[in-house]
Amino acid sequence: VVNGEEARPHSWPWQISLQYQSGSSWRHTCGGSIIAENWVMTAAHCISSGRNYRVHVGKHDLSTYEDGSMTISAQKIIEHEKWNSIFVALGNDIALIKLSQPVTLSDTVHLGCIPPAGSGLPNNYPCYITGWGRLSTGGSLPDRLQQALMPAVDYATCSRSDWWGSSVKESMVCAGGDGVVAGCNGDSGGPLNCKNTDGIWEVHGIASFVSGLGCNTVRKPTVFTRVSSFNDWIDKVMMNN
Ligand SMILES: CC(C)C[C@H](NC(=O)C(F)(F)F)C(=O)N[C@@H](C)C(=O)Nc1ccc(C(F)(F)F)cc1
Repeated sequence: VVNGEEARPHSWPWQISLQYQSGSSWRHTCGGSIIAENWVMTAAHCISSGRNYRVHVGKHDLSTYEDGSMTISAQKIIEHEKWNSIFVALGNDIALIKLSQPVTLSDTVHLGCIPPAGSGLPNNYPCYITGWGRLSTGGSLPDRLQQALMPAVDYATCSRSDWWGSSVKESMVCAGGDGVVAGCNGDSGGPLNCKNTDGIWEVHGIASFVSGLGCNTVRKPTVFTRVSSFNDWIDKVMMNN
């Protein structure tokens, strides 16, 4: 997250770190959200075939052991069948990871809420991006979870030619774009968190892409997979696997 701040520890208890085995150690590659005791939602572009993945839950500082955190291996990973890694602009950048064992819910490990199908966000609706992604374009990765207020940008604005144009679809959610705050590499797969009118936090987005010119490029908001476009797919996958 570029120009964010350190989150209060465990204040986003559905946020996970997706890690892959690199030699004898594990590396953070993406964020994700716990949506059921044995399911994590992330971005399809986070998944590379031939890699071994595990999920780290209940974490704040990735560099130390933290009581109550758990690492759980991925039992199976289902990418959206229409995801095409060559054309991220087509969307469907969503994957579900079935865990080899259920998480133990606690005050640092919670489920994130999926918004109602088709629910949209008005322009400028306040949301937060969270993640352990780069602190600047090409910059370093933080040890501790970052957050940033990133107002939603409606489709009418985000699809303007001087914004994302036709690269953004209605199955995506844009947020930010002020040239200051942004998601960045390593935040991929993580949540866009927005509090609904009942005061409940919902995961409205899955971090998908930012501008190749730089994470915090003005009029190039961070683009998220719009979770409320995939309620049926999510239900189907969890029922059938
Ligand atoms: C590998 C990417 C799919 C994911 C990577 N995503 C991220 O860094 C994150 F964290 F914002 F989600 C990214 O945006 N990287 C930059 C360097 C990128 O490739 N951006 C990008 C790719 C395609 C388009 C499009 F849609 F126009 F084709 C736009 C931007």
